[in-house]
Amino acid sequence: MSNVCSISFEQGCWFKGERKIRGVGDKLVKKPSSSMSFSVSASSSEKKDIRIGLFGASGYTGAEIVRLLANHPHFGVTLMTADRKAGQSMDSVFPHLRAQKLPRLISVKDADFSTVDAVFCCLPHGTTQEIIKGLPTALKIVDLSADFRLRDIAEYEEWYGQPHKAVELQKEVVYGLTELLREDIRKARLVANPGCYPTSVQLPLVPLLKANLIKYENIIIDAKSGVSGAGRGAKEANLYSEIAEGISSYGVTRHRHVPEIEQGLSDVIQSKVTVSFTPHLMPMIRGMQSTIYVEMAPGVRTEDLHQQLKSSYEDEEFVKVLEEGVVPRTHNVRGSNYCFMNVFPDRIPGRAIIISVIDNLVKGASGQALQNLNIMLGLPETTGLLHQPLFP
Ligand SMILES: NC(=O)C1=CN([C@@H]2O[C@H](COP(=O)(O)OP(=O)(O)OC[C@H]3O[C@@H](n4cnc5c(N)ncnc54)[C@H](OP(=O)(O)O)[C@@H]3O)[C@@H](O)[C@H]2O)C=CC1
Ligand SMILES: CC(=O)N[C@@H](CCC(=O)OP(=O)(O)O)C(=O)O
Repeated sequence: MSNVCSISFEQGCWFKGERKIRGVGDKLVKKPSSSMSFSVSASSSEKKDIRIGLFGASGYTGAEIVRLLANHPHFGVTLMTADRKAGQSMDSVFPHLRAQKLPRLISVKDADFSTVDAVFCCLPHGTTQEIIKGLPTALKIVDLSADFRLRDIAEYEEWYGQPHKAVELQKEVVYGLTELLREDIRKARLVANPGCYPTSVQLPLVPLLKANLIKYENIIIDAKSGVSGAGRGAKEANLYSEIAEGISSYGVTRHRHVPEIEQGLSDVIQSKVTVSFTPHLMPMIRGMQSTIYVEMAPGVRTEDLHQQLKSSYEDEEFVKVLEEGVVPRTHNVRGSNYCFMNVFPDRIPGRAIIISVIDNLVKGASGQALQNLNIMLGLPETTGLLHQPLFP
């Protein structure tokens, strides 16, 4: 990329020539600064000033990052890898992206990391630790896989059934649940992007646990996902005839997102939280809903939970607590980085029902990953993410 200017990272801001992109302050900066006057092109990576490497570009989350970056004024994809599809052009793998000028898909082993400034890693879990271990330490990395999400190495090995291959690296990893860990993400080099289910569950539960409004015992999570959550690789269980016209529970009592959810909730109360979690595969392409049943602390009403969520997220662009009584629907966040949530009184006194919806591929994966890299590079975190949900 001869026409990409060299850039350096200093005090949380990127510099290009005389121009400086300011980082977000402590509060969310909702709109990119009008002083940004870099050239923007939806169809070309070449005019953008920060070079992005995309590992696993031929998968669903990789393609979703490419789609989002079409509207990003600074991030241009200059390196893309694939496994079976290495050697192919991106528009042959994903014709919907053909308006963008993109590099050819290459194998990870042929990637020249000196040509990129930051990396999104969209590889299957289990393949990622070794690859990230081999990357130059100057690179900012957001890993979408589950390989670095669990701090406890033994827990990772137990739930993922394989040895952890980058134990040293694990110590510096920051968990990328943006709205709740923004300040840590700002300083991070390597961010473990959360799983889709854990994102939809932790966003509502963490502020309520922190405020002692709900009990940490007996939390029940009934969750549903669109089939794109399973990736693009062919699997018998994901055939149309296996998915359409029915609902399937899976991972009952032992889904690998259980330890991730429990890690996040236990951190809040500094004591072990255990949850009942059952995911379901739905006959839809995108979207995720978590319906969460909780016991409230003595004397607490659902109005208190609603008020707490409202005040926790009032300054956030991407988390919307709906008006009382309004039911969040996956339709209303489709294709966007939004999480919609609400809380309802259960008929059983003392209990509440929380509903949280996201698009598994956006807030549950690629959108949150972009939000995190924006923060890591000192950009307004909404950059490239402010498009509205797609409805119907
Ligand atoms: N889909 C979702 O909603 C979410 C996914 N995630 C996580 O993000 C990651 C990517 O998911 P997704 O995009 O759905 O997955 P896909 O299966 O759609 O894509 C996987 C990508 O990795 C490449 N790949 C596969 N095996 C290897 C290997 N051994 N070495 C190098 N590259 C390899 C594939 O290449 P090729 O196509 O050429 O075979 C493809 O580009 C996963 O870890 C997933 O768990 C996280 C949150 C949500
Ligand atoms: C429908 C479906 O299969 N969903 C995936 C979760 C997708 C996700 O969040 O992924 P990672 O934790 O793998 O990154 C699953 O249940 O394994």
